[in-house]
Amino acid sequence: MTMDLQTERCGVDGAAAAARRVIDALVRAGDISGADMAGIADRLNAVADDLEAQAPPLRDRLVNMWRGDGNTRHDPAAGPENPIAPPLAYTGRPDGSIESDVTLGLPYQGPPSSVHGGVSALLLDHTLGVANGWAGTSGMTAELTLRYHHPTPLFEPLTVTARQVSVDGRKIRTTGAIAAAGRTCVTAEGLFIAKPLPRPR
Ligand SMILES: CCCCCCCCCCCCCC(=O)SCCNC(=O)CCNC(=O)[C@H](O)C(C)(C)COP(=O)(O)OP(=O)(O)OC[C@H]1O[C@@H](n2cnc3c(N)ncnc32)[C@H](O)[C@@H]1OP(=O)(O)O
Repeated sequence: MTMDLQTERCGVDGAAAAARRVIDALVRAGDISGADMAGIADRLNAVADDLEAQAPPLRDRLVNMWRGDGNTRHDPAAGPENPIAPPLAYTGRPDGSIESDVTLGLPYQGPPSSVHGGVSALLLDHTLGVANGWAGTSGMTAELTLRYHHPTPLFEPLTVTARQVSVDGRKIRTTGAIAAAGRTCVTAEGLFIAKPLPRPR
């Protein structure tokens, strides 16, 4: 079953996707392109001025972000509303695990042509958290242990997976991995503590 964050698609998704394209194109172009970067900066600042002038009060937006009780749409890993999210889209498997297929580009680079280790940590932390939600018991990340087995390639399809392993009182243990072409690049073990934070209302 697919966890479809797109069902309540709203206008910001399209703008966020465009911003994602801009980020990718900027990192790709750098200062060795023929682009008029000063002019581009002026145009992007004009867009930001327009958005800032129309933004709602922060508290209203926070309440809006946390509406509903399910998955978030604004987070930096899977949020379609967030331009810094790739974004991941999850499918739940019958065995209780979840997976997401994603290809990452230059904005996520660490070592040459490879995914930044902190980006892998972000994607795995979030994916373990979603696996907990999928399994029915969620918590805050208390510990996240990562092992980087092989460089994680950019520009190639990656599979991010996670599965809740156990719930012992408030302690939730969850594992996950990032693989490329069937080879495991990163594995993660997380300890989560069930402690719901109040949603902004
Ligand atoms: C369908 C799908 C839906 C999906 C929906 C949502 C998806 C969203 C996904 C988002 C994903 C993104 C996720 C994120 O980004 S979560 C953001 C990153 N994490 C944090 O900011 C957490 C910050 N820390 C805390 O808030 C508290 O310290 C927590 C809540 C962790 C515990 O504070 P609390 O005061 O409640 O705990 P306690 O003192 O009563 O202790 C309780 C027990 O826990 C044990 N313990 C505690 N800490 C640690 C530790 N560090 N290592 C090992 N053990 C630890 C402790 O020994 C004790 O065990 P015992 O003595 O009883 O045996």
